[in-house]
Amino acid sequence: MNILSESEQIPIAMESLGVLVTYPLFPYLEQELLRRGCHLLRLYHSPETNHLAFLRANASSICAVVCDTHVGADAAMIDALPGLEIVSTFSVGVDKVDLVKCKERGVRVTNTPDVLTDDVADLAIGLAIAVLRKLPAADRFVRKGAWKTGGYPLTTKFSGKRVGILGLGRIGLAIAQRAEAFNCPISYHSRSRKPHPNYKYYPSPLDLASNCDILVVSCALTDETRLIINRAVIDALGPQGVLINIGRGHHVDESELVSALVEGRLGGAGLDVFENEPDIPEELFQLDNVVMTPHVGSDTVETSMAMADLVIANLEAHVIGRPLLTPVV
Ligand SMILES: O=CC(=O)O
Repeated sequence: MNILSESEQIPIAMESLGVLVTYPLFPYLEQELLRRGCHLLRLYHSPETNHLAFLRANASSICAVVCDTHVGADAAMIDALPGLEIVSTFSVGVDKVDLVKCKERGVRVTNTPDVLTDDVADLAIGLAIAVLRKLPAADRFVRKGAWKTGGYPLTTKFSGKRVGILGLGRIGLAIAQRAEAFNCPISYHSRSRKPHPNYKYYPSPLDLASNCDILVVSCALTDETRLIINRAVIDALGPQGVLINIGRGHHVDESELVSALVEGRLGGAGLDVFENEPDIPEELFQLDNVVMTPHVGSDTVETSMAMADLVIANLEAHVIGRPLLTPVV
């Protein structure tokens, strides 16, 4: 759905709105904000050590923050902006926004759920198949001409594998529905039991990992879910098990993950997210049973446009005093 195309009218209220942009924007989003006359203040033009000085110098003109998964809105930023009314993140995850501080200050927060669900779920399934069928390694095999000297070793079947989903929210459910089409029995662990009788609920991540072949992390990053994938969970998944992470790097104890993969205590991993992006533990580069993507779960043109439309629609709703479309706070 293109929310903006429903109305070609540009609300006067957006004119001269001071918007702090924390990280270079998807060009369409930048164009649309400028087309509405927003005054963009680009934090990334000032060196990180000067961020607070930049914020203080521009505080009087900043009413809104548009941020993303790279640079969010932390307590220091919010404190430095007394005129801040709304933070609109170009992401579904809100772990980089200090929600407690926003609530305290009465600052509204919006994110971009739903529009990216399909892409993230597609990537989770893609990673699982890529790991089990060793697609990147097979591609390298063909490109380097190795096929001429012999066939590629057998790989592992995806269809029918037991898929465990950590976090059966919108994205987790979309992953479950896709995996069902591959005849995979589905189980899950979530904060609460969900009304899906075909999916088996386990009361802990450890129980879930002990009873699946592929464990997919698709929960939000919160204090409760940070490091939810620890050594015990990894060992429960075991040498035939595969971990897929399309959540956040901080869900996983990364050094435990790396040693389990290097030592063969875990069968494989498909990782879109990492602890210190874009720095990746180099040990992973040598492993053909690991497939990595650079945090691109929702990065398609179509979905980025829909996310941009949602960011703008939320800002517009705020300035004209209408209900926010996707409020978090
Ligand atoms: O990681 C991506 C998002 O939170 O949208």
